[in-house]
Amino acid sequence: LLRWNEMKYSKKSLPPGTMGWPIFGETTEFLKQGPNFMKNQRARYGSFFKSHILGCPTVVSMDPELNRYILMNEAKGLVPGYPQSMLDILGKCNISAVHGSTHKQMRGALLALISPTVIREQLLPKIDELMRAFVGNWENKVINIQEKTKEMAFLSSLKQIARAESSSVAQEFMPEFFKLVLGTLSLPIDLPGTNYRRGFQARKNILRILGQLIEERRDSEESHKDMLGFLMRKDDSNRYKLSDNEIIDQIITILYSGYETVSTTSMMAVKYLHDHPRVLEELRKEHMAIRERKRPEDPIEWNDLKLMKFTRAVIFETSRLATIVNGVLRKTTQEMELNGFVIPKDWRIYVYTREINYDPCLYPDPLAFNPWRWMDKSLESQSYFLIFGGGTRQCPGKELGIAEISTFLHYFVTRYRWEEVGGEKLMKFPRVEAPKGLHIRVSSY
Ligand code: HEM
Repeated sequence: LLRWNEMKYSKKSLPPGTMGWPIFGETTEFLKQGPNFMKNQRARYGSFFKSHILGCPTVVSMDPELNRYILMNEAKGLVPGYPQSMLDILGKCNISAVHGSTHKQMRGALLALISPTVIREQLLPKIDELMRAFVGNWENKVINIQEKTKEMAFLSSLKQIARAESSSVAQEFMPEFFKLVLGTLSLPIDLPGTNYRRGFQARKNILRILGQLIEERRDSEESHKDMLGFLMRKDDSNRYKLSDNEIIDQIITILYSGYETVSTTSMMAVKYLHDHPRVLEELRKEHMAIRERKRPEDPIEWNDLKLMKFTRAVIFETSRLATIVNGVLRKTTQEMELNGFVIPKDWRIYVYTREINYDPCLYPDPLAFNPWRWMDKSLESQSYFLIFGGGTRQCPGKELGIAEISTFLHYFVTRYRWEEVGGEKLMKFPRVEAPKGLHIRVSSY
């Protein structure tokens, strides 16, 4: 079977590599060996090789130059290629499911909601209010920081989306949202009891909750200064007039994209700060200096964020070393030539960026947690910095995500000290997670 399968994909014009078993391909090896699978294949076949993973024939690109090219050239037929389960559950109007002019429209509408001015004037006050209350009473408790940062990321987005109703709908919304996330990461098997089926059901419940919210707002005619309020505006202040379905998928996109990224980075920052007291000391100094100039009830403002230079460096170093995002997926909409090979239509391209994070030429002593390396701003703008993606799909929520994590860290480090309990295991691949949670004992600072 193995040989037959290799024969099937043995065309000379395809990149070198192995395809594994029919249907299953090399998914098991990929998930089991993780980054080592990629490194071994690269050692044998070079930085551009074929494989069959996650249900599709795939070309893995580990070449930094080529990765940039792929991300910059969506218009040539290299569109997002996320798994079907993700697209089914996140909706047809989800930003990753649309291309061309529809993508432009959805992205434009999103950028208008999270521009620097909007962050400064509208989102930051909500983020501050949420974070301040969220880390309010952790003193003398053992908490699971993984669970907490997940709740925090979700509640922060929800407050920005619908401030007035966020506390009343959160109870019902949060468990549905968590089911939706699990569904997007599962195999698309629509049987009772599968995560996919539950995720799909959760989507239906979320559509109902959001649909009701929109109806109620429309009936009350009250104006709201939050994301939903802005999306529903019909006057000239809103260039992008979306339908109700598009509004709902846009909201799910915002919740989903800022969820695991923000929560896992926050959790890992807490972990690295715990393990590196000198970094924690420097970070705390930065935040104490900001706090000292304020009264206790004063919120974090835009100018304060600008002063959090070391915090920004800690966030980048955390994303790099933990590799929150291993890479991004694309697919070919037509047969095309890439790097001297011919890639058939509908193949996946895995733009695998993980290894760049450990390149000693870019990051000397790459396995050390050293935020100071980011104090030289040019590192953030170097062309292989792909932690937030690149090209036409570059993360529009970068500054928003950084603002959320920074505000969380502000209240956390100025109020508390903490120690880990249990020495729990952390998995780094395929996702960064602590299978049994990450427990810390918190006491006041
Ligand atoms: C530390 C936090 C974050 C990281 C590391 C991150 C990372 C990324 C990456 C790598 C991509 C590229 C995906 C691709 O090319 O297929 C992306 C896209 C995206 N991100 Fe983020 N992200 C973060 C926070 C956020 C937040 C808070 C939002 C909230 C709005 C957000 C919204 C999006 C959206 C909507 C896209 C898709 C853009 C498009 O397709 O045009 N992200 N992000």
